[in-house]
Amino acid sequence: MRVLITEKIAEKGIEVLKKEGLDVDVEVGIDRGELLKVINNYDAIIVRSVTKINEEFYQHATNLKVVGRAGNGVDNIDMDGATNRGIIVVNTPEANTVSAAEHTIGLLIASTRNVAQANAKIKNREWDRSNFKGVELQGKTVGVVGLGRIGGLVTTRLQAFGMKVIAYDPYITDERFRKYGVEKKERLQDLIKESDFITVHTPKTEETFGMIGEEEFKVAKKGVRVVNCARGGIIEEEALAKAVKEGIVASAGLDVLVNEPNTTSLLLDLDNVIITPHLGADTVEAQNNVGVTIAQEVFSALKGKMVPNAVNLPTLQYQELEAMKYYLKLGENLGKLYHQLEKEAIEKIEIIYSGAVADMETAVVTLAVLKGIFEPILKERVNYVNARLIAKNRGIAVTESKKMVNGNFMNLIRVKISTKNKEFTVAGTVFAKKDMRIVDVNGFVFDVTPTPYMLVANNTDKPGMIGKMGSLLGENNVNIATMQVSRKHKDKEAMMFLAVDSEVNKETLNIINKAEGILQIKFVKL
Ligand SMILES: NC(=O)C1=CN([C@@H]2O[C@H](COP(=O)(O)OP(=O)(O)OC[C@H]3O[C@@H](n4cnc5c(N)ncnc54)[C@H](O)[C@@H]3O)[C@@H](O)[C@H]2O)C=CC1
Ligand SMILES: O=C(O)C(=O)COP(=O)(O)O
Repeated sequence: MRVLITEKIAEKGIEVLKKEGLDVDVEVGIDRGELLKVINNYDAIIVRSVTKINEEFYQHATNLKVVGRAGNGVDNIDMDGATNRGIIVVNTPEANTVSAAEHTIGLLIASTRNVAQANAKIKNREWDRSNFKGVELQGKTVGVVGLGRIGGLVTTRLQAFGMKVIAYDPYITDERFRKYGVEKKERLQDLIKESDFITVHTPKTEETFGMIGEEEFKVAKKGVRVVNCARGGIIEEEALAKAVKEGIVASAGLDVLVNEPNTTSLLLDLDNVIITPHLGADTVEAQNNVGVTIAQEVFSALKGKMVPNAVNLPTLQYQELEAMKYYLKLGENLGKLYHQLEKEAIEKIEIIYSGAVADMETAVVTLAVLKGIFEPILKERVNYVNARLIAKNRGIAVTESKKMVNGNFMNLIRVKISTKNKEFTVAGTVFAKKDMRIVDVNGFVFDVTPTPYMLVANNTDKPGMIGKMGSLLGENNVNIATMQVSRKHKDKEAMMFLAVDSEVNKETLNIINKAEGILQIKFVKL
């Protein structure tokens, strides 16, 4: 599989990809036209904040499976475009947050104490001690907009300077404000009115773009100092320039601009504004973290594994994912059974989680079940990203429900598939954290370990059937590894699950299908 890297990432990350056997091309700063020309040769691309992954790009990227964002913000990536095509977008949201937080503090202090301006003077051989009076941080109020990962790190660092921190973030719980010892502001305007310093740490969204603008500067304290180390335009640039000129904003420290790269911004002409060219994540540690993490994630995603930082999937922590690994596998196996045993078009899929699994992020297991259901019958790529969309496009209703207790099992996943004429149900459990079992198929009770090659047969419950099956398979050179038989009522229908060592060909299946007492036999790949 081939990976294209279009922006600088740590050498260590590239090594990880190569070690995993991937073909890696590094084309830092590749021309856009050239990128569009070659991208159909690649299975994955790794970018930072510069490469625009948009509709035009996707139209050329016909073989792309993964977009790796070596960093945090994903505003340069069209997420719907990726999801619609089943392309997984992964990023490294934790890997550079400390660096971004530290750069924020750097900008805040540097702009408040005129570090950059005074340095420029002295480099110009001028010893000027009269034009650079700053203010102290201690005892001042700082307003943090967005109390997420970086907002939180900035908060604790500014508290160490003796600042009072107030924050505005309508999307987090009161508990998080309490945890950080931060006063919650219900309205942005209230934060603006009370702050001596304002620092923004939200993603760039429709709501946050321009969220601090002319109206906000009207109510701000005269002499407020602002920092933006998040995304250009969260503090509106023209309004900021005006507020600086009017003396409302005493200083600004910016790491980001609306248009990047940028050497013409009107903010560059203002002495009280210091700007760094998007350096928040540029530390040795952050880049090593980011590079290695993105390489591992892109590799996992290419292998079709669930990745914790997949942006267009439910979010999971590594520990959570580890704990759920076998439920995901089981869910996929349960799903895979349907179309290999049945033909009828599905109208409804109901997934019922009971016991311990019900406490987990079951939305992801549901995706695994759907992936399992569609994979055997679709030519198009089916993965965690597009499985739900595929169900929707096929007009299939998918519901998920939870029961806290479940009779005989510590945990159980039951999948009910309804068609026009019938219902197919299959259930499975995971015990000892990693032993998967299929325990029920259409009311036939089993204790079957899913294995790659299985035969599933229905037969009349009468003497000699197990022997007959064994002989027929033996005669056709199929070795049985394990076998289980289940029946609901004596002398009626029975069901067999056989784990076999290899694929079973059509001829053999035909011979067995015709045998007296065999109602049907299907080969199933799990
Ligand atoms: N300058 C640089 O090099 C870097 C910049 N960043 C940027 O920093 C920003 C923050 O990153 P993280 O803290 O990791 O993100 P995060 O997702 O952990 O936190 C963002 C917070 O903003 C809040 N938020 C969203 N909309 C809001 C609104 N309308 N009003 C108030 N709060 C709102 C969210 O509830 C969340 O708590 C992102 O824009 C990211 O791209 C991140 C790394 C490096
Ligand atoms: O991670 C982020 O969100 C950043 O802004 C860092 O961007 P970069 O990878 O340095 O282009």
